[in-house]
Amino acid sequence: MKIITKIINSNNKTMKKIFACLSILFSLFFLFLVYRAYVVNQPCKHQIKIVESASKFQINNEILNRFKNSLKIQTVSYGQNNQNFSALKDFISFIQTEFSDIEAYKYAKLDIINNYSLLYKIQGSDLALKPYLLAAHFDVVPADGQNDNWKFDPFSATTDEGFIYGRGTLDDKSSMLGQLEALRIFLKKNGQPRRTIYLAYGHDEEASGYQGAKSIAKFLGNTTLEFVLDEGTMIVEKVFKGLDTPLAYIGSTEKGYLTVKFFVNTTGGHSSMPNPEESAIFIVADAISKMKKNKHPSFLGYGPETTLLTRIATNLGFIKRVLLSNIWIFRPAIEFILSMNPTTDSLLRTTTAVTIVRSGVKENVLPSYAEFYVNHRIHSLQSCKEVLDYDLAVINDKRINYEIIDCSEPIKTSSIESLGYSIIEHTTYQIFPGVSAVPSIMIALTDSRFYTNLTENIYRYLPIRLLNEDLKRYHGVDERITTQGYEDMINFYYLIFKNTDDAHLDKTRELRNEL
Ligand SMILES: CCCCCCCC/C=C\CCCCCCCC(=O)NCC(=O)O
Ligand SMILES: [Zn+2]
Ligand SMILES: [Zn+2]
Repeated sequence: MKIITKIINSNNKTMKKIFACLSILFSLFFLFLVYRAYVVNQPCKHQIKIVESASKFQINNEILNRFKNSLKIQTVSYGQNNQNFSALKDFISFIQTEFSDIEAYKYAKLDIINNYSLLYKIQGSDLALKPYLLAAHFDVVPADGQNDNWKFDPFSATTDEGFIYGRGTLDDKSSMLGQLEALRIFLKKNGQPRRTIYLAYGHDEEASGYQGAKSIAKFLGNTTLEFVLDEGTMIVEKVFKGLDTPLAYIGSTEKGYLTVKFFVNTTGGHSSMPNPEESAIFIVADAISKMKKNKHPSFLGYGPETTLLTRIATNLGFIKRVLLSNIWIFRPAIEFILSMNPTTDSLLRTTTAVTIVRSGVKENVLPSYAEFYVNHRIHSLQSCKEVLDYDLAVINDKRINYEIIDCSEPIKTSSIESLGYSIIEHTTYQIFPGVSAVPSIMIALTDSRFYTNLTENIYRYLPIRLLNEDLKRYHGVDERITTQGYEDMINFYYLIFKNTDDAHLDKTRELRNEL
């Protein structure tokens, strides 16, 4: 500031000229950034549509109790082929009994795939229209080790102050039951649909889906689908400060997945004469510590998170809008800020989570073996191999061996110009007035990754409004849903059936133009 005042007050004309030029250049550059934020980066046509909200169906006790009863069946997946199979059987009987009227329609069919997964087909009357598929899963992650922290027993489906608590309330029995309730209402009201509907319910999504969704995809063979809608990102409020509009994040792409077991074998021995250099546990601890210090690189500015952030920018105040609309220049600052929040950080890079550590058998015996599991969610610009190579370079310890436990490459981005995306977005505006929809990144795995041969149009989206702090309830303590939230889900899926069925022939073009 002092230098600037000096230049202004000095008699040095050249200095003054240089200063004037620099000021003009700086102002022009600033205007250019503002132009990019307000003229180039307009809310896209997908974000500003105002539609009439739909009249809604109200939930009754029968529907609510059915949902709660589904939560009480402990369909827990502990790992691949390590599931509560008797609970899965009970769950299937429960569904068949509770929704027997759906199966009774002559144009409806239920197939049980690979003993435990379910595939409903509601044959449409117009064979020229491509079928579409809604997916969900009915296995859940365990709540073992968390029970004491839960407000209520995780399998009691207790209602408290408008919330239903329980494993599966968000992930993912609400989708499955919500879709079936909606289908029942749809068929009663509208009769046979024009367009064929598939409802695919996997029984092992939480254990990678190799037995369930993969078998369903095989069963569907070379069927071509118009679109797939599976569980996914949702409507979240206030993901970061200043983002006051609730945004509906419609997952149009999905990160990859890699689990690696790292292990070490040493000699072990008596704990009274430990050699820290040869301790299996210290070796593993060092490797874990190196991984903590060396996160995978950020791809901000190069991957789908850039489009997402640029779209989000149009919902922000002046400074943040200018910053996020110009990631190319403010990249380091934006990266620094987004890296501080685990949700936003997960969009920028491949994440690293150490999920299992095992070693030791007795307190006075030095173990000769130690292992740890690392679970990565792979950024769409990386591959399983690149991620593993990075890990090995970071660990840089020949004593540590590895085994790949599971790998799934990132899934390519689906178009937002498709009929499926338009319908999901339009229906969101009907059920959740006031939200703005943005195509987003699903940071976790879904069964839909097995359906990539059936369609290019795959969307991962859970039609529910959540607060940012609710996200930790996924796989965590006190997973819950509001009664209102469940009612919204049923209404959303009902309108998906209705809108997709109405979007035929000329109507399809009309809906596309409208949006
Ligand atoms: C700039 C802000 C963008 C915010 C993006 C949306 C926030 C959504 C955050 C979390 C979504 C978590 C969804 C969890 C779905 C669970 C699916 C699952 O458990 N699959 C199995 C697995 O991945 O292991
Ligand atoms: Zn899930
Ligand atoms: Zn899950």
